[in-house]
Amino acid sequence: MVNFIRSIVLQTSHCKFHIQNKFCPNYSLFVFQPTFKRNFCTNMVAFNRTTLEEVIKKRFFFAPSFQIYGGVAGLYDYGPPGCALQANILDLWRRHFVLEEDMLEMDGSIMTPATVLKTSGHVDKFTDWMVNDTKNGDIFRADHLVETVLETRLNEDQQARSAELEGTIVVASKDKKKKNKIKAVKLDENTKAEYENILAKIDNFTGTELGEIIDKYTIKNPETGNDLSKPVEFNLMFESNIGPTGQLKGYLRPETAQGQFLNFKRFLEFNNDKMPFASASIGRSFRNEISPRSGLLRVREFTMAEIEHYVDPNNKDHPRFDEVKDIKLHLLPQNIQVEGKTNPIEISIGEAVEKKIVDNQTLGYFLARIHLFLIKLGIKNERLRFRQHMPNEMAHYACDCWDAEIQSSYGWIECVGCADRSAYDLTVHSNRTKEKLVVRENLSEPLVYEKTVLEINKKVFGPKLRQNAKTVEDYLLRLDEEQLEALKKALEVGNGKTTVPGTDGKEYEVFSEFFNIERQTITEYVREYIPNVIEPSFGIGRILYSLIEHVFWVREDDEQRAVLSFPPLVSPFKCLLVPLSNNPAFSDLVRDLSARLRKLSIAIKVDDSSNSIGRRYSRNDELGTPFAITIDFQSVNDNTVTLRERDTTKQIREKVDTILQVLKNLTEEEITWDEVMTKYPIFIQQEIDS
Ligand SMILES: Nc1ncnc2c1ncn2[C@@H]1O[C@H](COP(=O)(O)OP(=O)(O)OP(=O)(O)O)[C@@H](O)[C@H]1O
Repeated sequence: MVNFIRSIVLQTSHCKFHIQNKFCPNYSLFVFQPTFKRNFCTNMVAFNRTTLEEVIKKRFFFAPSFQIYGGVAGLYDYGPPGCALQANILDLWRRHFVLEEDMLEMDGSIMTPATVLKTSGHVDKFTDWMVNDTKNGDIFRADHLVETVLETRLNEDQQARSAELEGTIVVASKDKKKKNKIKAVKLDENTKAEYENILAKIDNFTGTELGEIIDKYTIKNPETGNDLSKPVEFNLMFESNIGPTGQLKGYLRPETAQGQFLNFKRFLEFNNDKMPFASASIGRSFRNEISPRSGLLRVREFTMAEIEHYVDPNNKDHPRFDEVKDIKLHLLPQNIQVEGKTNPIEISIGEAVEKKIVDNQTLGYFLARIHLFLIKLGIKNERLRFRQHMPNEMAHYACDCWDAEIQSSYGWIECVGCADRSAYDLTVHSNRTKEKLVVRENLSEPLVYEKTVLEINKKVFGPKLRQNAKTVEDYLLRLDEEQLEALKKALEVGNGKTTVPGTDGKEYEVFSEFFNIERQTITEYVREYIPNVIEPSFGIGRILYSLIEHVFWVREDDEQRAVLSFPPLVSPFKCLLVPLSNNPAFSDLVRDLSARLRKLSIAIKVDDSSNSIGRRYSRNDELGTPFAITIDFQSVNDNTVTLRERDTTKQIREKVDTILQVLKNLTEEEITWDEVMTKYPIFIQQEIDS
């Protein structure tokens, strides 16, 4: 077998928005040998996104929504192969996670009352920084704009350097509107290093910092050259009203997670109070992105698949960690990023957890399981890495967070986030609603300890504070031990009198006879705790698009035919059924075979058009259909058919019963085509292509 090598120019980190073939210093020439079950003699032409986009459009994988009305940025419709592909990805996801791990699945409401998202922090903090052109009002997401402008300058610097020219030279692109030539300026070493440093940390800046960068490096609207406003925060949630009165404010959910947290009590009960366990949900989420772009990678409505794994904060070991500990992952931990490097280390997850690169076993377990899932889909291992969030990138409550990033022609893109969210979500919802979202564990040995406790003297407290009693009591009941000690001290200093705020924010006078604050010995027979949550969160559209790029290639032959080499499990259609021509002699066999294939749950496509066989095969190669059954005149006589494999274009010829059995095994990935080829003689070496 002649192995093929596909040379491809790919972007590394932070080159997300470059036009294909535009030179970029961060691009690296990436030569790799696809490991995906392809073992055939053919060559590929270099990747070209425009060719892929044509296939996506022509075969209607997905397309802009409402296009004949002009379309709306960030909204997409999926066509037949796109829908089938998404359904297969989700089916695999459910089998890989939900069924394999006995997760408790739910389907929650999309419309969410504002109070829920206020409590979760989304109303105040689910924002991006936005700047606008001070003259024409053009809007940009501030971090994306800084990124694009600095990368462009680095590109031009690289061009100037490679041309070995100093000072100003005229080499770069043309400003099409003004027909002016732009000067590519070689940057001084300090500025170059500063740009690279900013780009390495682009996800981590505050609005003020982005504003300072924009001022310091004189960043303007690239189209007009106009000044930009200071960055302002923009909330990404779509706001709505629930009901006809308009009084109940709501939002389209930006994630499925909150619905899962609110059902925690029910899940725990359903699970017979056993810990640890996970809930899971698949559904649409909505984010009003400032500038949607890069096709499916940044949209305003998308399918998420999220898992919330609830774990004891004192023991984050995972019972099945041993099963995954030897799996090697490409990790990009914080310390490597701090050095401005983008090359990941390859390390087993067992070692990564042992060395505390990854915080705990449960988080490590999920990183490994995410890796296995993505590889099973057809994502290339050499284009998959896990990047740890920098401390200022992580939510304040999270103790560790890793993104599964997949490399495509848009750069390294986060496709799955995996965070240890500690007890944050359950705590805030519990505080807000007074519903206890806790686990109770019977202790084999009672727990005895000293604690400062507050006991309210109801006989005095209520009558003295009257209508204010509730707000003061609510405040007092929230105090922790340290705050109770401070209150006790304040009463002592004030000779038995002090003031405290109520939950309404007003100050109230309280006296020592209202309550007792004292150290007590507590004996507990039940341990009560709020579980921590490890959350793997999958963006299905991003995974779907990245997968399409990873399996896309073009045969290096005269016709330069495109192929999508989806693994059989996820391919939209599994088998093409193609009669040699539309001769009526084939009709019965086509009908009979279609029925038998459907009965075997093999998704088929019948193509009895008058196009040549070669054309019909290549149409299905573009759809990623891995196999084709061809019916010819011999079939009518001896009940044999040929089975063609998409990537090798090789065929075998056997009796229908044998072919159906082989096909069933192939589509369920129980055998490989290589194995089939060793078992059955190859029928036709060359593609019939006339
Ligand atoms: N606008 C979007 N379009 C498509 N998928 C998205 C979008 N925003 C998030 N996702 C997907 O949802 C997953 C989980 O969402 P999460 O909140 O962690 O993303 P995020 O950190 O906000 O993403 P980004 O930083 O790229 O905006 C992401 O890993 C991604 O796959």
